[in-house]
Amino acid sequence: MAELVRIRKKKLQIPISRLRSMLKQIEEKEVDFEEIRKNLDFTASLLEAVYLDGTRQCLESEDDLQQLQSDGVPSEVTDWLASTFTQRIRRPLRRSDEKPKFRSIVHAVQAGIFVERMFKRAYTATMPDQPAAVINCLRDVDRWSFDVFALNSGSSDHALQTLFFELITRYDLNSRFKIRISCLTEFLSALERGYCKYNNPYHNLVHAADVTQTLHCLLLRSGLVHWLTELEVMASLFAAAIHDFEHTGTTNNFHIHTRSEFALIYNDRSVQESHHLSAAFRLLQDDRLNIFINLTREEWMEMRSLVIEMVLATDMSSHLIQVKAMKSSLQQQERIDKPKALSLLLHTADISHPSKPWALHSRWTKALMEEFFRQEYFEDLLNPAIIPSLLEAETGDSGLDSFIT
Ligand SMILES: Nc1nc2c(ncn2[C@@H]2O[C@@H]3COP(=O)(O)O[C@H]3[C@H]2O)c(=O)[nH]1
Ligand SMILES: [Zn+2]
Repeated sequence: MAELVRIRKKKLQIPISRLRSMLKQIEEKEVDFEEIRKNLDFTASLLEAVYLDGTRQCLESEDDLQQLQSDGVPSEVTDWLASTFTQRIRRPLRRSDEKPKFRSIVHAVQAGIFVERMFKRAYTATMPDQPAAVINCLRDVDRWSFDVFALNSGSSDHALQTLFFELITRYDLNSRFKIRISCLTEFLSALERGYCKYNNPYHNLVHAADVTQTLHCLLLRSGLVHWLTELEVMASLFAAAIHDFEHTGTTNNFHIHTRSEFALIYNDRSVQESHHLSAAFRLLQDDRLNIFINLTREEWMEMRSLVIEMVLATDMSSHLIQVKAMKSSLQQQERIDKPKALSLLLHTADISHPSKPWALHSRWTKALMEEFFRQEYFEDLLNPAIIPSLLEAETGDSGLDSFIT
């Protein structure tokens, strides 16, 4: 370890001394722009090499999740882990277009333009009648500690609409894709209605708003936003906003084992995720809700393909495959596949609450536990040994018919 630190220090000596010499030139007002350009280019390349080297060493030293020994772990837990985090390897959805190289440091230094544009539009100018509580919350929209629950209360249970509108206007995507405000508002209202369909304690519009804000935060704070086109930013925010649309509050396994309508439609494959996508894209079939109506055919195809890839990758059963693929890609210094990187980012945002401040994390955990307990109740109802006695005790139907179908 000490040897590694020594080698890394040595590698950094040259760029540090070049930076110092540039600083001296600037201080002494003897600026040779061409030399500074060359020095910056050289320094960025060296830092990038050290960064990639460091990333590779970190990854090599990490435990592989799949190597976890099951000693002492109850078999139900290992079974659950296996059924939740693994799946048969499927042929990945591939796009044959360019695979840009991951150069976040260089791009973060070079770009800057995007962020400037983002802040060009003041939020209050676009939506002057927002309550003070909302404006106050949105001040923290770039922070990891952003309080989405406070936004939801401040906006009278419209956290998703408020947040999506805010981000779209901040990134100026409404101008780029010529999205009419009335269309955006109609679409967002329909989206929120879909999230309220099953009254879920966890998979509701607040979760969708949370994941969208977290994804924005990851894109912005990592500098990845500079690596993306406007279409890719739009697709990412859209994918985050719709990623659990009309979630039934039950797991994919529940759908498969109860042979639900959705399981039949989607042949047991990523049942919920397929439905979220299908139902959200169905909204766009109505021109009044189609926020992408002004996209060219090519833009539409690219957007749709990216959103589909990202949302399907939120299926927890692809977790280990995704992590492994990204690790090996980083280790081999391959060019990173953009859709795969964005998919992993959305999946990261989707399971990010344990890394948030305690007050937020504990609220999410309680909500998720309540949802899991509800599912357990439905499972009991479906147990043939229990159903007759329940039917005797209750006069009406079990309520499951309307839930599952
Ligand atoms: N065990 C556990 N599962 C979680 C936690 N947070 C989220 N999840 C699950 O991870 C899933 C990610 O995708 P979804 O949002 O559809 O549903 C989420 C939950 O089922 C957590 O803190 N613990
Ligand atoms: Zn989710």
